[in-house]
Amino acid sequence: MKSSYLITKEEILKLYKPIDSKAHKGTQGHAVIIAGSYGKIGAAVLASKSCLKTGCGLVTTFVPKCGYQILQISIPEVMVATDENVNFITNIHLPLIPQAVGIGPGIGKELGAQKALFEFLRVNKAPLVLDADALNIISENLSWLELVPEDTILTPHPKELERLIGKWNSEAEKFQKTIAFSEKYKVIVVMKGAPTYIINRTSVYENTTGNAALATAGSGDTLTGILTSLLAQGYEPKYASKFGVYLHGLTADLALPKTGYESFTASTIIKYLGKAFLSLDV
Ligand SMILES: NC(=O)C1=CN([C@@H]2O[C@H](COP(=O)(O)OP(=O)(O)OC[C@H]3O[C@@H](n4cnc5c(N)ncnc54)[C@H](O)[C@@H]3O)[C@@H](O)[C@H]2O)[C@@H](O)CC1
Ligand SMILES: Nc1ncnc2c1ncn2[C@@H]1O[C@H](COP(=O)(O)OP(=O)(O)O)[C@@H](O)[C@H]1O
Ligand SMILES: [Mg+2]
Repeated sequence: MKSSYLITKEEILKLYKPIDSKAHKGTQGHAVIIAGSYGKIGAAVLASKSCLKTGCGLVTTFVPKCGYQILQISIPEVMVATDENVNFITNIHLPLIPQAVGIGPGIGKELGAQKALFEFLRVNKAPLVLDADALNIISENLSWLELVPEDTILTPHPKELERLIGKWNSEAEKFQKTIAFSEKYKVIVVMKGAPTYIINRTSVYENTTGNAALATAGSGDTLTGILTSLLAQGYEPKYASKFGVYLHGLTADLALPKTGYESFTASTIIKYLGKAFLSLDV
């Protein structure tokens, strides 16, 4: 297997940009989260809340109509734009020009959602995170990746990765295929797992934070929010990907002594984001 670089606290401190005392919400980036469908609006809530709590100034979440009240009530700080369709997205129209977009958690694979994703990729120019069902849809339409901005961040778990690159027979082959994929489409692949690796063309980075408490529903949805927030704040994708996976894992390392593995949930990740930033002690 190819040797990897470790993503350590020392590395993260080199790229962390603490918030300026003159900052205001207009300088902290406006992120857009496109997520959710009937029964999976929770994915949109988790991604949006983690996005906001990673420091971006404004978050707008685009959901099908059924998500409107859920989002407005559960996160009053987040603005909400809705699709004309009730249960899943069909036509993404944003009332703003975002600094970054995270798309995919819980959107499903309905034909309407597929068309909406294609049209969105055709017009979008903002730095992008692709996760979950966006990846599942793209797996069946790989040429759509030619539409995405260079260095778009893809965050597949192992099953989603298999859908994207096909089956592998060994760990070495998995890395080889992912490197070839990253080079071909000029994207950054966050290979989620234990541990998570980041593949940026031929470079491989191994995260040093995180534990099995993260093996819980919605854990990846929060990572999408964290990464989108960092992109919106102006972190380059190569730095946002490292910082995001590091922070995400760190929440679990900090929380574990208090929660144990079993009671840790995706909401605990969000709860511990503040402590994760503070533990960087800059
Ligand atoms: N509260 C919510 O609304 C939630 C919505 N979710 C959304 O639900 C949709 C379906 O997501 P799923 O990921 O469950 O479905 P998938 O069908 O993509 O993945 C589940 C499959 O992947 C395998 N898998 C996952 N992680 C693995 C690992 N680390 N090693 C080996 N195999 C692994 C599982 O065993 C299972 O076979 C997504 O859009 C997702 O964002 C989920 O995030 C759960 C929470
Ligand atoms: N045993 C584990 N050790 C470390 N991290 C884990 C472990 N299990 C899961 N994770 C992390 O949790 C997240 C799960 O993401 P994902 O499968 O997309 O969840 P969901 O779709 O439910 O939100 C990934 O970031 C993954 O690296
Ligand atoms: Mg997921």
